[in-house]
Amino acid sequence: MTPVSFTMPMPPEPKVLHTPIPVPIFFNEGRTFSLKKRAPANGSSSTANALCQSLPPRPPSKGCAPVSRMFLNHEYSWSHPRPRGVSFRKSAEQNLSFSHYDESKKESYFQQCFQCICILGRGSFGEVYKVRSLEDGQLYAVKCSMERFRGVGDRQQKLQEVLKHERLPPHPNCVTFKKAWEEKGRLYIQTELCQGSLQQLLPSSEGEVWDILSDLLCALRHLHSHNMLHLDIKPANVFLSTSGRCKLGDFGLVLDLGDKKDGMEGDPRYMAPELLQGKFTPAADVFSLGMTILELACNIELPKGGDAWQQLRQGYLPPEITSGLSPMMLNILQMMLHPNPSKRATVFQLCSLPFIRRILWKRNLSLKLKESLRSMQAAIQWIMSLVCWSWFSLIPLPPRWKLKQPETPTRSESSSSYSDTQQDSLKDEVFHFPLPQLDVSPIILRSGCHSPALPSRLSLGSTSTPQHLYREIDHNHIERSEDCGPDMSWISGSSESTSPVRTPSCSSSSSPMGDDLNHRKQRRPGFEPKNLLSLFEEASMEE
Ligand SMILES: Nc1ncnc2c1ncn2[C@@H]1O[C@H](COP(=O)(O)OP(=O)(O)OP(=O)(O)O)[C@@H](O)[C@H]1O
Ligand SMILES: [Mg+2]
Ligand SMILES: [Mg+2]
Repeated sequence: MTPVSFTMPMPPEPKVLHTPIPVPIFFNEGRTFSLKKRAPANGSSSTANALCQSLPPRPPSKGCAPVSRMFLNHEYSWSHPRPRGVSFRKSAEQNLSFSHYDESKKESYFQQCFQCICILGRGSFGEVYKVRSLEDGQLYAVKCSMERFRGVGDRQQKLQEVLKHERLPPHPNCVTFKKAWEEKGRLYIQTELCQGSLQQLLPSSEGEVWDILSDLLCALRHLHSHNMLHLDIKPANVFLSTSGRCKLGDFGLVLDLGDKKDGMEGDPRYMAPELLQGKFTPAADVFSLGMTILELACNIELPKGGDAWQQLRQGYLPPEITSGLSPMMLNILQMMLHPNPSKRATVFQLCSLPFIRRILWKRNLSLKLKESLRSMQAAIQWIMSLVCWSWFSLIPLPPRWKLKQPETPTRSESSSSYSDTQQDSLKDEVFHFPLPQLDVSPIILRSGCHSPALPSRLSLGSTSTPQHLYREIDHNHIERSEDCGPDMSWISGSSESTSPVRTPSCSSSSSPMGDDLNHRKQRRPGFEPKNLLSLFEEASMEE
């Protein structure tokens, strides 16, 4: 029987406009490499001989041992147990407050001065936690480096992120830096808290993509006008404010063009082609922004390599993925993804296009409106609570109307300040585990507000992340259910939470922390809240 041969159907040849980018040439397979250890020849003497011949000459003997060997237990300045502020602006100690830190305790500065609420995300540098500062009571994000500094160079490199944050003047479209410190060889960076990243959200219309593009163009214009390159623009590094403003974050790879240092390439999916040749220019950021917008507008997974990667870097945008885009969006994408960096539109050119100027103006106006509405809401809330408080405390109630206080209040009841109560529970409940946790199993973060994989101890007290919010897959993977899914109202502004800080998909009431704090306020044992109206009624009935 003759074997049946059939040909595989081949996909049509992709349209390639330019010559392909050279790919690394591999050695011929036939090429041989000499082995370090040669195969033993006949007889032991010849083996020894062969070994002798193959060994490299002994290094010249040194007069004395290197300093590092003489002081084996030497300590680097940064491995000192006391936390130290990291700043390139002023003296390192100045920007670190020690009001909540007790050196005699074994807990770290992070553990003592912050109430850890949940994990927000994890990157190559470290883990990011949602925290409340005990110093000012505000919510922040703290990024803790995963590994201890491996040496002087490694430390210098990690500290660059702080330097770039400090060098760049604040901008509404860049994540605001608060402070940084190091302790026991780890770097901690405290920034403003955002509502997750664009990686967790899918724009539902092209209008939303234009909003994202205009925010990021503003951020990039700010960076480039200060001679800085971001070099890691991607959805995971674009964060959202409570009012839906996009903010560029993660300054780990930021390159200051004035520094004359070499840049580092970021994620290959968003990387400009010329970075392969070491050409680090602002055009690389424009390309990465173009890729980010392409991913969001077309809802595609960008390739990490291969033919599709090459095609996208040759100016070829496959019509099957871009067919749904408006001609204007396609045009802008082609300008941003031009394979030649010198022909690629700069951020300044893009911002001066009449159409872009119009959307920038509209976006600016709508954000200003939204943000002023939010601050008005917050101010009204604050005034209302002040009025309520003064009404309760100023109007003297007859003695029998007064709420019965327990005779010997317990410790938790007697402490009225927020920070005191939080600190107690924090010490007992939250920071039992060493931070950062390196062996936490992989997590699926959908909204960036909770990490189901983190032990429930992370949430204060017994109210850990509500179990009903998550659908358990296995021991290591727990997925959030739909009721806490991504919320795109941040763009349209349809539903704005009245709480000062909210998570994108979980209203403050559904957040485990929100629940926890509410319970804390409402269920103080022996101090049951009473309805004022019912008190009046009770009193009038007695009379
Ligand atoms: N300020 C913030 N507010 C809310 N979430 C944040 C904040 N900063 C970081 N995150 C979350 O943590 C994740 C990791 O943060 P970040 O990108 O800064 O870390 P990284 O280790 O430098 O990451 P990469 O691997 O991209 O270098 C983000 O993708 C985001 O989900
Ligand atoms: Mg990142
Ligand atoms: Mg980073």
